[in-house]
Amino acid sequence: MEFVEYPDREMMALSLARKISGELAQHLRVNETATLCVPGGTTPGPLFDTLSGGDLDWSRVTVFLNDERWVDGEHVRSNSRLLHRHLLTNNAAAARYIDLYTGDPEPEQAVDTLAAQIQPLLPITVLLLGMGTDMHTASLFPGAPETAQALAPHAPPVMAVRSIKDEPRITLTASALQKAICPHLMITGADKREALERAQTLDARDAPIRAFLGDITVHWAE
Ligand SMILES: O=C1O[C@H](COP(=O)(O)O)[C@@H](O)[C@H](O)[C@H]1O
Repeated sequence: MEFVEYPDREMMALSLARKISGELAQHLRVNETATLCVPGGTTPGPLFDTLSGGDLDWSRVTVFLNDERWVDGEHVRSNSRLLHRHLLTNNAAAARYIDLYTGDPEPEQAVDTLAAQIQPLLPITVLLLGMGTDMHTASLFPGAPETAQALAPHAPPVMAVRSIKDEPRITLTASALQKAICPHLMITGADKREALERAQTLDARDAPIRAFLGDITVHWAE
């Protein structure tokens, strides 16, 4: 794990956007297409604003989320809503987007369709993960029964999650996320830095981010 500390959040967003854009462009120099898998939540908005102006052939990039809350795309908690407003605009509007929210009444009904779309796109070219202060990443939550299944080496690439207190979710599993070519984790604040340190002392079922802390670059700003 490489840990990069930035003077402030703005510098982190600018620098990480440049890094991700460069990695995608480099991949497109020798491959026809590339994939970019990103988190939702509250942290990555400023990064997405910068990344969306990245000078690369976005028409050859497929974008999808690490995970999604099972709510309509206009709902304030929709991760897709964040992407449409901050990433899939400007130059990046040309990207192909796979929406993890299919509109099915329950996420379980969408698992097979989404797995069939995601599986051929693996390994992910550039993976950006987020993390909550509870050490969850994607929708892999500490102690949730689905987390143990989602961390298993032969888990399907996509799983439904409903044992948490808010709305049901859909998430990519460790088998899909761990093989990414260029993996990054972006976190902000002292509380998340402490949580990341704590995660390194715990089992991945209790600190799911731990499953991804091998070959990854962690980007942090206060
Ligand atoms: O619920 C989620 O939370 C995490 C972390 O979000 P943040 O608001 O603390 O940045 C996010 O990575 C994940 O995609 C999202 O569904």
